Amino acid sequence: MTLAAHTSNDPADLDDELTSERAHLESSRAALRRMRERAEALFSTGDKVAGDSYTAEQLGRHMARRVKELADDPTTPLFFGRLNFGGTDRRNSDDAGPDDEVVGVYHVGRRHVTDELGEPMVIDWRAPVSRSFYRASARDPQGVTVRRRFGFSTGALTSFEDEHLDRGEELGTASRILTAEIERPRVGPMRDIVATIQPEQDELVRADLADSICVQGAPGTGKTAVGLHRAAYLLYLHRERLNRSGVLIVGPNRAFLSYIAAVLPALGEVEVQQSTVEDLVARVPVRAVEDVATATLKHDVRMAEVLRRALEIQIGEPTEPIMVSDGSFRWRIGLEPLHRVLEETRREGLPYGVGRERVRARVVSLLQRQSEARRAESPSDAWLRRMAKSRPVTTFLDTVWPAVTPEGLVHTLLADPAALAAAADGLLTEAEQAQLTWAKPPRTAKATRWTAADAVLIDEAAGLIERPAGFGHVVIDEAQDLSPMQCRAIARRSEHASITLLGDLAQGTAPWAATDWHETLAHLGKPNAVVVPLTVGFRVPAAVVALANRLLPALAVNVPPAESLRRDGGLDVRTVTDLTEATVAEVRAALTHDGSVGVIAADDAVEQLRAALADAGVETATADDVSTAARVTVVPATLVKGLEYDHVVVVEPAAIVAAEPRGLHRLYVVLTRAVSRLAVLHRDPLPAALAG
Ligand SMILES: Nc1ncnc2c1ncn2[C@@H]1O[C@H](COP(=O)(O)OP(=O)(O)OP(=O)(O)O)[C@@H](O)[C@H]1O
Repeated sequence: MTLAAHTSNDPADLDDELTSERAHLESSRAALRRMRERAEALFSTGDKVAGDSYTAEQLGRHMARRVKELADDPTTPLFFGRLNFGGTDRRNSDDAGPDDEVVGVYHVGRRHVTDELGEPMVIDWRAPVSRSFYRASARDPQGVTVRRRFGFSTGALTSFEDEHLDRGEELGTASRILTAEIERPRVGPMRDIVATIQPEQDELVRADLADSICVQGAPGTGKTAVGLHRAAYLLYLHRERLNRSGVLIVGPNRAFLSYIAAVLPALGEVEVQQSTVEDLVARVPVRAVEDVATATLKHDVRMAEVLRRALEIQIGEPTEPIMVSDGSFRWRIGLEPLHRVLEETRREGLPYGVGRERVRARVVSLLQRQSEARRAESPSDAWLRRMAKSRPVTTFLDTVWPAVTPEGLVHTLLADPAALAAAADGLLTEAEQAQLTWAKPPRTAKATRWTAADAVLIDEAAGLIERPAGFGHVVIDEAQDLSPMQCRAIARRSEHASITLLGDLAQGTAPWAATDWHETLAHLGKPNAVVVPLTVGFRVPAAVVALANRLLPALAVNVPPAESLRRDGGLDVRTVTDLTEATVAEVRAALTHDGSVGVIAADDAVEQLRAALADAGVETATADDVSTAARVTVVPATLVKGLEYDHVVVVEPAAIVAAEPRGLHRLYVVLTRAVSRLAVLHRDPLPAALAG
C-alpha cells in the first residue's frame, strides 16, 4: 500500500479510509449503471416517439452515443483522485463556480457520475474544479487542502497517496502512483493518462479552443497523449459546436492510428475522426510509386502556385456576344457586359467551380432583365433554369470558364509540357518541368495510375475548385514529416479552426521533413501559434535516452534534449555473429519478463526475422494488429514511429541507417521506442554517430 505523506500512522485508520473509498467506488459504479440503463431505456422509447425520420435519426445517434459514453470498463477505475477543498466534508458538490471559493470533497474521474438525486459522485476530469487536481501545488494550493491519488489494480482500488498541500507537502514526480503508472508493463493499445497528467502537459491540454499550439517534444514526452487529451477536453467544453463541425486527429500511418484508437473512447469520446494524411487526400486510388526526387518536387509549395495559375489560365475572354432564342424573342448580351461579368467574378476570388456558377447566374440575370423589360413580368423559375442550361449560355461558359476536374487539371499538367510551361513559367526550372512530365502520358485522367504525391496535388486542385468542409479542431501528430503541400491539405480543412501540432524535429524522416516549426505553421495557415517544448520523458529509461542522444549532433536540428523520469531500465548493445539466432534468443529472454516485445529491423529484414521466430515457435504480430494475443511484434523501422514496447530488440542499426537518406533520424526513432529494456544487436560496426 502506498501511503506517502498520509497524516495518520495508524494502519486501522488507513484501512477504514480505504474501505470507505471502496464503498464510494462501488456506489459510483452502481450509479453509472443506472445512468446507462436510463439512457438505454430512452434510446428504445426514442425510437418509437420521434417524429420525422430525420429527427429520429438524430435522436438515435445522440442516444447511441450517450449509451456508449456511459459504458463502464471494469478494468479502469471510475475515479483516480480526490480533492479536499477548504476542509469541509461536503462530498462532491458540483455547484461551485470558477470564482467561488470551492469547498467540499471531490472525487475526480473519467466522467461525471451522479446519484439518483442528481448529486455528483464523481466529477469529470475536464470540469473546471478538476483543474486543481493537476495544477495545485504547495506554493499555489488553489484552495486544496489535501490531494489524494488512488492506486488501482485491474479496476480494484488498492492504495492511496495523500499530499497535504495546506502543510506544504507535495510529491511531484516522486509520487509512487505516478511512478508505477509510468513503469507499468505495456500491453496492447495506448491508454489514457488522465490520472497522471503533469502540470506542463495540463496547460497544453486545457489551452483555449481559439488557441493553436505547436508542441516540440523529445520522444516519449507525452505529445500524443497531450493531443488526444486536448481533443477530449475541447469536446467536453464545446460539445455542441465540435460535434457539429467535427474533430480530426491526423497520424502518420494506420498502425499508429490503431495503436491510439482506444484512448478517446475510453474517455467517453466516440465520435472523433482519425485519419492519415494520405487517407485525407484519397480522392483517387494510389496505384503507383515514383522516385523520391519527383515526389519531393510535387510536395514543394511552389506546386500550389503552379496549380493556381493553371486554373487561372483556363479563364478566357469573351470573343462574341451571346444570342439566345426564347420563343418569338431573341436575347443578346454584348461583349462589354460579358467582359464586366467576367471581371467582377474574377475579382471576387471565389473557388473556381463556384466562380463558374457565379458567371452563369450573372449571365442569366442579364437575360432576365431583358426579358422583364420586354414582357413587363418576372420570368418563372423554370424559365431561369432553362436559360441557365441553354446551349448558348453553356457554350459561352465552356469557352471562358470551362468546367475543370481536379484530376483533369493535374493530368493535363503532367501530360502536356506546354500546359505545364504556361503555368510554371518562372516558378519551376525547365529541368524541374521535365522531371514532372510523364514520359508516357496516360490517355485520360481516369486511366492514370496516380502516385501518393499526385493525390496531394489533386487535393490542392480540388481545394481551388471547391472549398472543402472544415473541422472544428484538428490534432496533427508526428507533424515533423508533413510536406508543405500536405500542410496545405490540412490547412484547407482547418481554416476556421484551431490546431494542435505535435512533433519532434529530430524524428523527421520524410525527404521534406520540417527543420523549423514556424515554416510548418505558416503552411498550415497558423503562423502565430506558439511553439511549446516538452522535455520530461515518460517512456524511455535514462540510459536509453543517453544512447539515443548521441545521435542528436548528427541530426542537424535545434531541439532541447529530453531528460528521462525513468531511472530504471536496461540497455545492452552487443556484437553478435548470427543476427537471426541472436534475435530469437533475445526475444526468448525478453518473454521471461512482463510486457510487450518489439523487434525492429530494416524493412527488408523483417520477413526473414518473422519466419525465424515462427520456426522457433514464437508467435508474432504485425504493428497494426493491436488486439493480438501475441506478445511479440516484428516491426519494420519505417512503421514504428509513435509506437512503444516494453522490451525492444533493434537488429543491425547500420542497415536501418543505410536504408534511406534520413536513416540516422530513423535510427533515433527506433532507439527511442523502449519502455523498459533495449537490446541493440549488430554484426556490422555501429554507425559512427552512435558508436560515440
Ligand atoms: N503524464 C503521464 N503519466 C503517465 N504516463 C505518461 C504521461 N505522459 C506520457 N506518458 C506515457 O509515456 C509514453 C509516451 O507518451 P507519448 O506516446 O504520448 O509520447 P510522444 O511524445 O508522443 O512520443 P514520440 O515522440 O515517440 O511519438 C506513453 O506510454 C504515455 O502513456
